Amino acid sequence: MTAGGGGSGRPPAADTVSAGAGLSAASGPAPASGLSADAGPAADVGPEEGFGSSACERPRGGERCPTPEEVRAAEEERAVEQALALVGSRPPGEHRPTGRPRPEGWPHATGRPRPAETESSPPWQQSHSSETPCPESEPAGEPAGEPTANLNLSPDPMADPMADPMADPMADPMADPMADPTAVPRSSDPDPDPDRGSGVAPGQDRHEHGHRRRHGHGPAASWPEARALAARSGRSGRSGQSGSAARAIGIRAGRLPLGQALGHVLAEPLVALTDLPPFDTSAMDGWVVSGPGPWNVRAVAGAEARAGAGSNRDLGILAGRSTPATLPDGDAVRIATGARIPADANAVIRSEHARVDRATGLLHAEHQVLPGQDIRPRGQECRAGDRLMPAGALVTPAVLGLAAAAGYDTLVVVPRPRVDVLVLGDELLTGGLPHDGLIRDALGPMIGPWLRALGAEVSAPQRLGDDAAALRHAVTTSDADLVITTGGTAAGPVDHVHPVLAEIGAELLVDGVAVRPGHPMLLARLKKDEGGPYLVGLPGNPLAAVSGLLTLAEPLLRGLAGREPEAPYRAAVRDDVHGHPHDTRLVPVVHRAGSTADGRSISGYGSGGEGIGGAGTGSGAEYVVPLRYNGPAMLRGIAAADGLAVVPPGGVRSGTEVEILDLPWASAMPWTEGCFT
Ligand SMILES: Nc1nc2c(c(=O)[nH]1)N[C@H]1C(S)=C(S)[C@@H](COP(=O)(O)OP(=O)(O)OC[C@H]3O[C@@H](n4cnc5c(N)ncnc54)[C@H](O)[C@@H]3O)O[C@H]1N2
Ligand code: MOO
Repeated sequence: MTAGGGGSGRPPAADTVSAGAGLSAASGPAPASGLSADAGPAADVGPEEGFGSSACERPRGGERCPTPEEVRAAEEERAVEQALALVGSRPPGEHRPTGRPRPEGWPHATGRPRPAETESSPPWQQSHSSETPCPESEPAGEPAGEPTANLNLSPDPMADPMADPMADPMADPMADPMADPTAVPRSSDPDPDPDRGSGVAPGQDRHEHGHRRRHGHGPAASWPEARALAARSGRSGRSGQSGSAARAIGIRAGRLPLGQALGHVLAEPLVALTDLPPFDTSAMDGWVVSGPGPWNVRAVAGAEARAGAGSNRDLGILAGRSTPATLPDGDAVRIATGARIPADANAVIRSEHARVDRATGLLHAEHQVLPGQDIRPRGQECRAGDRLMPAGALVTPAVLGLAAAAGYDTLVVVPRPRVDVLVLGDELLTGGLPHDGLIRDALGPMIGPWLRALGAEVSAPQRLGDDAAALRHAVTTSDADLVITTGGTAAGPVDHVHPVLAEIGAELLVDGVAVRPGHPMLLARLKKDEGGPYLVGLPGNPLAAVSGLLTLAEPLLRGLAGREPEAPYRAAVRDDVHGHPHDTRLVPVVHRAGSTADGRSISGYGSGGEGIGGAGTGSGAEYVVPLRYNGPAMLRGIAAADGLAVVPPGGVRSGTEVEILDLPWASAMPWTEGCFT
């Protein structure tokens, strides 16, 4: 990069010119508005206020105290309501956005769903009376995971272990029959393996049990291994080495005008092309003075003319206009915010801090004048040649602004990875109500936008039914960087993904992951020994597909796009969470601030995290609430969630910190309209 502005030869600029200038620039309504945002109308819904154990010490006539189960159920409903409000179902004033600490670094999704701009009405307004009853209408104790779980009829082997402890307040949340060493695997368990049921204590790491044979395919990778492998594949795809791998993404880095660069990733560091500010600048409207006062007021040549014909107003030095070369000692000139400071000037006096004596024509300061006050010196923010952002940073609106300020017209960026989505399944309808064994395709409308939120360029979903030839044709003719399939990953009679991959000689990099839901997910390289393209096979069950997206597609896309991995962050879970005996579980959660329902405080963040107001202090600490409706075929929990908790094999006790996966809405949704479509 060349430095357009050139160095000034001056010593490096001070961070602040004067206490007054620094303070006044930084002060303003921020603290007050920050406080009021936090103490919004929903501030009274925290457990300590509305549902704490002390909330019912003096019950009103006839009223009884809520049972602990009712307290917990009510609080969860509030958590869900707040989550719904965050995704746009409630007026903004009805919830308290609970910002949470983020790991250092940037770019970074905030994990806070924002009101999504969507043309269709939100799902909770489209519900049909035949749906599962709303939580509000459920009798206490009704199952909340897979609705059939308590009937013992569910053919879904994970129905019981996946059920959230909050589903049944009477149940011992940790009483997982599969964790009992003596338990006999149920006949419906598709994965009866000898090492199952070895009695894993909550929180005990069981990833080592991930390498097991699943039905029909190879050993499942552990969840962390699978993610790491997907990330590595993405990075190697980006820097593809040979032959047609030249199409790999890193090699296609190109230059885009600023107006088209949003959402791409910087292929080169952003290096300042100029000093910022590029010249000494007035930070205030007022007077620029030279030497000690009082000062002779000078008019700027030509300034009266600019004020309009016949005007005798002196506008002084204006932003973007010419500036007198020097200001003689003892003189003062009017100056506007952003105008260039003449050489030899000492300070700017705000207009409200000075007065002109009409009799003498002299300018008097009403406060002490400090040298350099209210002057932003050249290079205060950066010098030409300074590295402002690293390669690999996401181009956000703020980065666009910074790039423009620093002199850029174009940016060299890594293009977004291109993704084709193939939706498999003869049973899928694209409109209307389910009938005759047919169901609505929930993944076609969801996967594309989700991938766009992850920074991909996505084509319209192709619905292929259960047709092996169509699948083979679509996969072999795709020119995308990544093909995503949904459904057909298991070993049923019409599950064609594995057979087609074998036929075309693809290389299976991940064949099953020890994670629930989603364990049949897979990652393949379509051309062996080359840097891509890749295929991620998502299981057909909708939450299992989300699990595959976040486990395999997200790290792969991040690598392909040249973005750095996100620093993992952890939060404490409010409740005990069931674990699978061998596999990691991903559980939809919402973030909450405050203490637990029974008034205990739980630690907010562990290493690397800073709880708001102090972790573990009760009020102000933040934790996550596991949501119900988290069965593999359900989207109801994830739709209200703002993250997914990574629950290690064996489960965790209340207050344990677990890794949280962000949902990508917060960073990506605002751009979706203009940039990702
Ligand atoms: N014998 C075994 N059977 C199954 C196992 C197993 O281990 N052994 N694993 C189960 C798990 S877990 C999952 S997940 C599924 C994965 O199956 P597929 O990826 O082959 O998906 P499909 O069979 O095509 O569909 C599964 C389920 O999801 C529904 N589905 C599919 N696509 C969509 C869509 N676009 N929108 C909404 N719903 C969709 C489909 O109708 C099925 O109900 O395999 C289990 N079986
Ligand atoms: O239950 Mo399956 O784990 O992938 O959805």
